Amino acid sequence: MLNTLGFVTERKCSSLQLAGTGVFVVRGRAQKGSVVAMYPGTIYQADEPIFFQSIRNPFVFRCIDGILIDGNDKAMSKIVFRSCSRRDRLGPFSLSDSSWLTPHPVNPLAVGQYVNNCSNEKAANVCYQEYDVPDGFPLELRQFLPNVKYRADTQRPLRCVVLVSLRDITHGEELFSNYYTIVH
Ligand SMILES: C[S@@+](CC[C@H](N)C(=O)[O-])C[C@H]1O[C@@H](n2cnc3c(N)ncnc32)[C@H](O)[C@@H]1O
Repeated sequence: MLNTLGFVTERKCSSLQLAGTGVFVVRGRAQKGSVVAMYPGTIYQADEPIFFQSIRNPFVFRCIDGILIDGNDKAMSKIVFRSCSRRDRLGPFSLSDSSWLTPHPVNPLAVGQYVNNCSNEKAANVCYQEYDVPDGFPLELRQFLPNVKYRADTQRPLRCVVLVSLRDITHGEELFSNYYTIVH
């Protein structure tokens, strides 16, 4: 990650009291405008059922158009993601990565669900960018995407959300987003 992107991120205890785990740049420097994380999870269209998975689940991200991403790596959310991921294969190709459900994701960017919310003391240094994976996205790279559709037969493209640095972020700094804003 250091050689390719110029920085390394890691999940560890947040610099904010009682905020649990956060995501830090631990080596190098993420330059302004870099993709520093991806928001993993199961993608639910606005009309798809998420009620039971959403109970006491702080990891549900709501896109501007109502699409939901369940980034919880535990309990029922984890079972649903694994099940959908195993379902969606194309011959030898896996179309998604489920290693983000473990402490050691194959794609080290897939930790965006652990980024904490900004506060008066800690301004946001990353923002969310939503995008739809285009049809021409290389098949052999899909195995690194940490998102999967809840329903296989939805005609919509796969939604992904990345976190982009709003300024240079150096090693030792925690990432903070604003849970209530989205950049289009
Ligand atoms: C999406 S999770 C982020 C990961 C979380 N810190 C954890 O350890 O699982 C959102 C939850 O993190 C905590 N959190 C996020 N930002 C916070 C903040 N600024 N102050 C206190 N708690 C925060 C809240 O419990 C919130 O429901």
